[in-house]
Amino acid sequence: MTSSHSTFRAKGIGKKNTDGSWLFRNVDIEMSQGVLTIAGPSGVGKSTLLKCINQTIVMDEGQLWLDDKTPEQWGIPTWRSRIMYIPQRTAMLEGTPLDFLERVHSFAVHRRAKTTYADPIEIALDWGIRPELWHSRWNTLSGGEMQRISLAIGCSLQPDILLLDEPTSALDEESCAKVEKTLSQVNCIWVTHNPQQAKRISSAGHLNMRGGDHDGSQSPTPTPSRGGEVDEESRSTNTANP
Ligand SMILES: Nc1ncnc2c1ncn2[C@@H]1O[C@H](COP(=O)(O)OP(=O)(O)OP(=O)(O)O)[C@@H](O)[C@H]1O
Repeated sequence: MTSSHSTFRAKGIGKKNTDGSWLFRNVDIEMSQGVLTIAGPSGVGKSTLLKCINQTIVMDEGQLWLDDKTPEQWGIPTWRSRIMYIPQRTAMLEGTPLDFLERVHSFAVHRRAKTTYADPIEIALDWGIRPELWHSRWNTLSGGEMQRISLAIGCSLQPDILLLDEPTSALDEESCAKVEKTLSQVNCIWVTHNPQQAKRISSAGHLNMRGGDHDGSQSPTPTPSRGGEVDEESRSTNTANP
């Protein structure tokens, strides 16, 4: 797998709740290489932020760039193929993972963007996914199998940045370690609820979301305290509290 080094920037990203209050606001991110981790309480807007970055949800404030070009300048389908979102839970799909892969490869934007991809079956094999599982129907796969297959497809398409929403939440410790090892070579923004995982994988900074009017910008790699929480020093540099 190769990693490209395009620069992604987000400036002043904000999203409102339906009542007009701010879910989060003033989120700044800059990264070109490595793993940027995002943490924060449940419901603070981590998944929504990833969807805003991927342009599947319209944000209320802020601007995004990849190599100094906005999503509109890239064109939204190209943007989404370069900054690719892998959801927390795969929607129940028809058919098998191989059927899905065939469909993804047939999208014009993917055909144009890259002529060769990595082999997702090989990537997933390293994570304990037997090749025959690619022929199984999605609805017969376990949560952990679905999670690894979706991740392997995302990795194989070699986007500039992968947006990962708790990508190891359904995995046992051993599978999680294998996935972390592979993904440490990929440029990604990774939402995690696990402070120890954030500490292990964060190589391009950390964003601790608090929600509300002022959310903040990334800080250097988080330092979990003995209790496993992100420590106060790291917390205070991550965010400006409302
Ligand atoms: N398109 C949208 N517009 C406005 N608010 C939304 C939208 N989609 C989801 N929300 C709301 O945003 C809030 C945060 O949800 P989100 O899933 O982003 O949180 P999260 O921090 O990822 O939570 P968790 O850690 O539990 O996965 C929820 O109250 C949800 O209803």
